Amino acid sequence: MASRKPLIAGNWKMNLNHFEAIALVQKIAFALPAKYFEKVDVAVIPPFTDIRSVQTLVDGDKLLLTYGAQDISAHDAGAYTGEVSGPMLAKLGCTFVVVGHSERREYHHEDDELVNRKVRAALKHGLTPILCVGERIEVREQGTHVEHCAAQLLAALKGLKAEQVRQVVVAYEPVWAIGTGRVATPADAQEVCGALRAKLAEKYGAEIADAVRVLYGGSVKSGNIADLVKQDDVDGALVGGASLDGEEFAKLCALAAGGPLP
Ligand SMILES: O=C[C@H](O)COP(=O)(O)O
Repeated sequence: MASRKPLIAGNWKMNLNHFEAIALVQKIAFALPAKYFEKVDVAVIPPFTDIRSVQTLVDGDKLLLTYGAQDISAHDAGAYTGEVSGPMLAKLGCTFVVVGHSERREYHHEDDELVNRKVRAALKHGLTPILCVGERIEVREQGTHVEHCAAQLLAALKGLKAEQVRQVVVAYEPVWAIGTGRVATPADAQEVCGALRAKLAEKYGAEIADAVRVLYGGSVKSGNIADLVKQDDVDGALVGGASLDGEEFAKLCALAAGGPLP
């Protein structure tokens, strides 16, 4: 098995203005000494309006954490009011962009075809997509969650070459676990993350599947991260609520790095 470095990405969702963003990034950076970054990659994913401030801070203070955006336009430029393009995000120094988050699928009606176009837009501009897949509670109750997530994964990657797939980060986020405090068990997370990796192996080859990081997301906290990352196919987490508290997030990152706590 490839040694995949865990990634902890904090998705702030629609929270924190740019002043608050600076304060939170400083808090995280202060709490996490350089040695932790050897064992875990840490990213913050603030709202668009905060990214320039985060960029200035990260570049100015040579911080080891990276950052990204919560969405990307499928288009490069033009009359698309309200959209933010890949070239703009690349110019802001973003490493990551979240694509296909269930909140975008649900509240903005993003379908698999649009998610696929956004994944391509991200890769075209050198951004790493954090591609989210996950089932709603009804699907889990029917017992078809693995097939559902695998279908979302393949649809989002449609038309990509294996070498492009290597650059994607996949995040399994069961919708019923997001912001609910109802975390999937480590075994639940492993079941789907493992199945997604197997699907990648079937379609793009074992070597690519082995290299791709598969994260879990949904009510991840410092209290449950250690057991989640112990699973063979869980390579970190996409964290919502717990990423808004600097101390808690730093603790969570340290635990994903194998501890000890800062
Ligand atoms: O992107 C993050 C996920 O939606 C998880 O959010 P949560 O940690 O608040 O449940």
